[in-house]
This record gives sequence, C-alpha cells and structure tokens, in this order.
Amino acid sequence: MAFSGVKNDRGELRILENLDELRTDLADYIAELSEAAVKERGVFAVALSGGSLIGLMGKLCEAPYNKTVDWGKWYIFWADERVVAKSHSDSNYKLAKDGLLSKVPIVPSHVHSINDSVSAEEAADEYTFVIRQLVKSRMVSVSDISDCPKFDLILLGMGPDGHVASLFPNHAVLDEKDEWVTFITDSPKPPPERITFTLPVINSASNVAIVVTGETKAEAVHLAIDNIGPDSQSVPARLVQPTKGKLVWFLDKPAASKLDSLQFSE
Ligand SMILES: O=C(O)[C@H](O)[C@@H](O)[C@H](O)[C@H](O)COP(=O)(O)O
Repeated sequence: MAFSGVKNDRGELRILENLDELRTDLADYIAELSEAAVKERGVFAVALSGGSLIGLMGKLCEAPYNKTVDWGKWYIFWADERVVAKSHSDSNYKLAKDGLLSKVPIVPSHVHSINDSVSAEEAADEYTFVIRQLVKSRMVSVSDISDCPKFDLILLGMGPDGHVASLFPNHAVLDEKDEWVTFITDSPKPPPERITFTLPVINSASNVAIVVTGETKAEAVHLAIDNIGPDSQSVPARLVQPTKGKLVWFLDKPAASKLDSLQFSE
C-alpha cells in the first residue's frame, strides 16, 4: 500500500498502490460498514452510482464477501440514474444488476431503482416518495440536523470535470437545497436526462466514499481535495462535505498524482 488512511479536512485519503489493492480495500470498507449498520440498525441502506465504480466493487461478489456479507439486509438505491429504460446499456441500474446485484443474494424487493417509464421530473418526484416511505419505516435513517434521509453509505465516482452523482460543474442543480432528489435534462455527459441526489442528501449520509482512478482525474482530485486559493476553479466533488458523517476517498496513484505534498513511501 502506498499511502493510506491520511486525514485532512477533506476527509480520509486512501491512496492504493494499484487497482487490485483498491478493489480489496473498497470491498473491506463496504463489508465493515454493512456489518456495523446491520448490528446497529438491522439494515444497510446504500446508494450506488454508475461508471467504473461498479467494476471496482467486484470483489464483493467473490469469497469471502459473497458469503460473509449479510446481503439480505441490504437496501439498494442510486445516487444518480440516467432516465433510460432499465434494459438500456446506459442504465446505472443495469450496470449494477449485471455487475453486482445478480451475483449476490440481494432481496429483489430491497432494490429501489427509478421508474423508467415516466419523465425525468416525475421519476425524481417518485423516487423522493419511495425514499420518504422508507425513511418513515426507518429502513433509511433520518438526519437529526436536517430532515434529510441519512443513508448508511453513499458511493460516488467522479468525472474528470469533478462531477459526482449528476451534479455537474456550474449547473443550477448544485444550488438545490429543498429537494432530496432532483432532475436535469441537459447533462453535459450523455445521456442528457438524469435524476440525482442533491448535495443536502449526500452531505447527510453517515458515510460517503468517492472512488477515483486514472490520471485523467488527477487535476479534478487536486481541485477537490487540496487547499486551493480562492481564485481557483472549484469542482462539485469539493462540495461533498458530510455534516456529521465520514468522507473517504479511494484513489489509485495516477488519480492522486497531482495532490500537493504527496509523498509516497515506496
Ligand atoms: O451516471 C453517471 O454518469 C455516473 O454515476 C457518474 O457520476 C460517474 O460516477 C462518474 O462520471 C465517474 O465515472 P467513471 O468512474 O466511469 O469515470
């Protein structure tokens, strides 16, 4: 391991030597949070994203995790979803189903994907309603400082532009303070129509992990984590600041290569 467990005011940084170590560390982290949440609350409410994240979670489908994780207690959500049919290759649900959910004994009724047969706006409203019901029954916890849901874990990737979920740079969606789930119809990354958790929901989670690999993300990682001057361009990932929860960054060395004062212990 190169450099791990360092804490700064942007969360804990776990910088892994290679992708294999990152996959193992990520699987251990998720398995530990699942065990703690199941012990404390009897359930584990986790929100997924799309992109490379699902592949990087792949070790969860293998021994020992496939047997040791209490999959029956998992409730699955999406931090963002593309408004396409669930069978479409752009669907984050399909990505997770094919790459993870179909390979472990998750209870199908615990998988909360969006309604793919309505508009983006309606899908966001319906998804809010679904989460509201689960907050009422405490399958999803509630924040004691905002009225937001408090997911046990929200897993995010990050684009080279620093977007997380479907919160893109300079987009009005970053200012949404009232809704739990909102929608956009002009995503700069295709497809254009998406629903997304808002920053208040992301920042109310008990745990947030941002998983980033590859050199193309190095500049965005620097802008999201380092103490950049007031004139520097900010990125959406920098706005991920859990109020009471814990933020962990999982980075490989290329993604971490532009972090200030990074000293690898070779
Ligand atoms: O719906 C999406 O487009 C994803 O949820 C998105 O937010 C993704 O997580 C990042 O773009 C990083 O993707 P990569 O890890 O594939 O670069």
